[in-house]
Amino acid sequence: TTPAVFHWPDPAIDSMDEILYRPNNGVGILTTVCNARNNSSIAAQWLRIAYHDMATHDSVAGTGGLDASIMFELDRPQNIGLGMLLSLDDFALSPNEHVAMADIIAMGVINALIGCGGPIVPFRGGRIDATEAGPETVPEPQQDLASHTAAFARQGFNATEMISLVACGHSLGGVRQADFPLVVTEDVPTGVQLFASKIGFDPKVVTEYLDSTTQNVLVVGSNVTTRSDMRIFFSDGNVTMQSMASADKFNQICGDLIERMINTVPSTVTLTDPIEPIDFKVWNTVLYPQDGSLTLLTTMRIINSSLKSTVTLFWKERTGTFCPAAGCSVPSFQVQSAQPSFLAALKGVTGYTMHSFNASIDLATSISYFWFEVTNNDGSAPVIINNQGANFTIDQDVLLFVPPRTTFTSAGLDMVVAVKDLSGTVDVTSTTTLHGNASVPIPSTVTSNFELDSSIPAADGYTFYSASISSASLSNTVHATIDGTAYSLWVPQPLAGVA
Ligand code: HEM
Repeated sequence: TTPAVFHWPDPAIDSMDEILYRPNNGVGILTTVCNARNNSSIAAQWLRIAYHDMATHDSVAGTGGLDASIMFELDRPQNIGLGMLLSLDDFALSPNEHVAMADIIAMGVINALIGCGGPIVPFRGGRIDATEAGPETVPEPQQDLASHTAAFARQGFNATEMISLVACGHSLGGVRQADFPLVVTEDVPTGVQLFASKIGFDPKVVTEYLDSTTQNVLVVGSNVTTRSDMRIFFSDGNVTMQSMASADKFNQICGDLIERMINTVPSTVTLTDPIEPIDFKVWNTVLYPQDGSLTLLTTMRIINSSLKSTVTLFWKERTGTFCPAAGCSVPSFQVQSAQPSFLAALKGVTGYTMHSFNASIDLATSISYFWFEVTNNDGSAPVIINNQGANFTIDQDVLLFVPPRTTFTSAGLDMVVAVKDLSGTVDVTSTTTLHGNASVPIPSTVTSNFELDSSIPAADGYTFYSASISSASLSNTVHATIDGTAYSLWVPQPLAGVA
């Protein structure tokens, strides 16, 4: 399959690339070494929450699936476990208006697998979060084989796939005695009876089952009623378990099934093509009036390029003539390198070079679009980066976000936008996505009203409006109706106060 194409501006793909492939971005960092937590692992907790979230899927009705409905289902006995709330807390800062919590749960699974040495599962985005709980359809260990087979069939997995998917899931983590005292009946020093003797995403859960050395309490626990793994693994006379005993087969079967698991979504959801690291990414772009001109800040991020390459920014006027025929241009003022995320590194990204620009644009003629020219300084011809031929188009210069006038406050952010003075009526609001907290881990949306900011005198043909935005903000879209025309502006959180 061909990867999704990034046509700037595309806040969804832009954000997904950030979360997956930039360093230190929440979901990526925590699992890179298969970290232990609560005597199990973060990876195990992230894989389990994803399965439980997906398990509401009804493949006939086309409802449920990976839709973050788990946020509303945590009080059910089937979802008992410390790892559930901790995982949602791990994920809290990563979603935004364009990337659902369900997408973050899917990314969590991908990072859990690679962190523990498992296969690389591709990520597709576009999941939509449920607004209420789904049905109570997570399988429980005391249920019989027929119920489990029916439950997996409903979720879209046949009897063979059920065996494999359970084995894949139970490669990580174990059963907590405090939460499942009827399953873990013997005292375990750590409080968790692990499914396999070795930490890591590998076929130990299978091989130890086959050679009868397994300590998996859902196979050999003294409570026969809750030996659900035993019943499932043995349901075809071990044919499927034997087929998964090698590391290669285990990774291949589990990679495929877990990919299907995270891509199990309501039939109303269409997932994107796989999101791969964006080759030439326009990053943190902002245009605002300042000291008699317009300032354009932007960065071109290039994968695996040498710091010796030079990048030039070009642009064209919006009205009238100011620039030479070839366009106005400015060289980058700064070139920095940045590390890839662990996942990006596994995909062959050795590093990013970030070429940053600060262009001063004539106020009267303004800007309609920009593009870049990359020269490798090795005799090869320069390469034009122009958004696949469409150019990087600035769709309007009437409503602009002004980072240097935006300040952090104790409450969050005093966000300032500039409105081109058309001497008509102006109405500015913003839709802000807020993160949840440790006890209510559910993102929410609030609307804020911007007021004319009398502390900032009108200048350069613009008047300034401000609003106080909560520190729990994940992202904002500013909406304005100016003289009857609607404008909107996506302001990703990292941009606040950059300049
Ligand atoms: C019949 C189906 C299943 C049953 C009855 C079952 C049951 C259980 C139980 C009782 C636990 C202990 C939870 C805890 O103490 O926190 C557990 C843990 C776990 N399950 Fe399953 N499970 C099933 C299928 C799956 C599937 C399909 C996956 C994923 C593909 C999965 C992934 C996990 C993981 C990763 C853990 C470890 C969690 C941790 O250590 O924090 N399970 N399962």
